[in-house]
Amino acid sequence: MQIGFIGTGSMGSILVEAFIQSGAVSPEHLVVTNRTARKAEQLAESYPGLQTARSNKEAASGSQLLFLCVKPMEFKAVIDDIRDVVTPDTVVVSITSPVQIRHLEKLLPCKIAKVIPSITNYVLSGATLCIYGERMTDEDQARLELLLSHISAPIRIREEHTRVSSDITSCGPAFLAFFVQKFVDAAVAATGISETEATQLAAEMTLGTGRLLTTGGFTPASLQQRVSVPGGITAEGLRIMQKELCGVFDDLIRTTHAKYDEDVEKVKARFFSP
Ligand SMILES: NC(=O)C1=CN([C@@H]2O[C@H](COP(=O)(O)OP(=O)(O)OC[C@H]3O[C@@H](n4cnc5c(N)ncnc54)[C@H](O)[C@@H]3O)[C@@H](O)[C@H]2O)C=CC1
Ligand SMILES: O=C(O)[C@@H]1CCC=N1
Repeated sequence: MQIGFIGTGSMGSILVEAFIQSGAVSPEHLVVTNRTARKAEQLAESYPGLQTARSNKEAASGSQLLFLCVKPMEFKAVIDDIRDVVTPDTVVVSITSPVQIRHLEKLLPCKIAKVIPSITNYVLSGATLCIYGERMTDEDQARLELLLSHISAPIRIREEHTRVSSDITSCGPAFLAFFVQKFVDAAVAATGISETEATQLAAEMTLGTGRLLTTGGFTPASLQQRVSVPGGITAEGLRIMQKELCGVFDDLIRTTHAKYDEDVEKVKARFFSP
């Protein structure tokens, strides 16, 4: 099967590399293209056998599975390029949350899926959020999820939960990294521990906490309870976080959703305005 990628910026190239590194796909089965051709050529230089296409149309024709890894406002141009070469059997995957499946189904005569990846897929972990259009058969869905399972835990979600789910899985690594950075900065400022040492400690802690919450049988609540020795130090720290962070996540979700709603409208206008 030929798998095409249109857009090899940050996320497109992460997905290409993750599929190859995981052994899910051999470079010979991949064809990539990018508006700035150099970005696609660099991937081909790193992975002998990987093909580059000179246009979006060329990448799309002959690809049974086609990932569109461009930003929301860049979708219209790509769709116009590929509309005439995709077939009813082609599976087109959008990795962009504000582009609605029903709109893609109107604009393209093929099967449509939305898969929201995460930078965590680069290290073959984290989730990929899967949402399917009406033309995707059970077999299409199973085949796509089998591929994604090499680089992630594919998780099916409802399209109306795209934003909030993606806040957690795709934006979440940046939010968690912010938390780690602030923790490290404070540790360095208060005690003189080196930034490198504190970052290493925090990174190991983050990895271990992720394991406890995935395979370790803990929930966020039970983990806090288990670490907090009655009358001990953790409880004092948690008390500060309760006080200082109250409302932060409500604000965060409100803000990401407002930006998302704006993007959905802009994309829709670009798709359907004369
Ligand atoms: N970066 C992340 O962690 C995640 C990103 N996403 C989504 O992925 C999408 C892409 O994001 P990034 O890769 O970060 O952006 P990016 O800007 O790094 O990559 C987009 C690429 O598309 C290329 N491009 C633009 N118009 C094109 C066209 N007409 N034909 C061919 N190539 C074209 C650009 O040259 C660029 O290399 C966004 O919608 C984003 O929301 C989703 C999940 C996670
Ligand atoms: O910042 C963004 O818009 C994208 C969406 C998910 C992660 N990054």
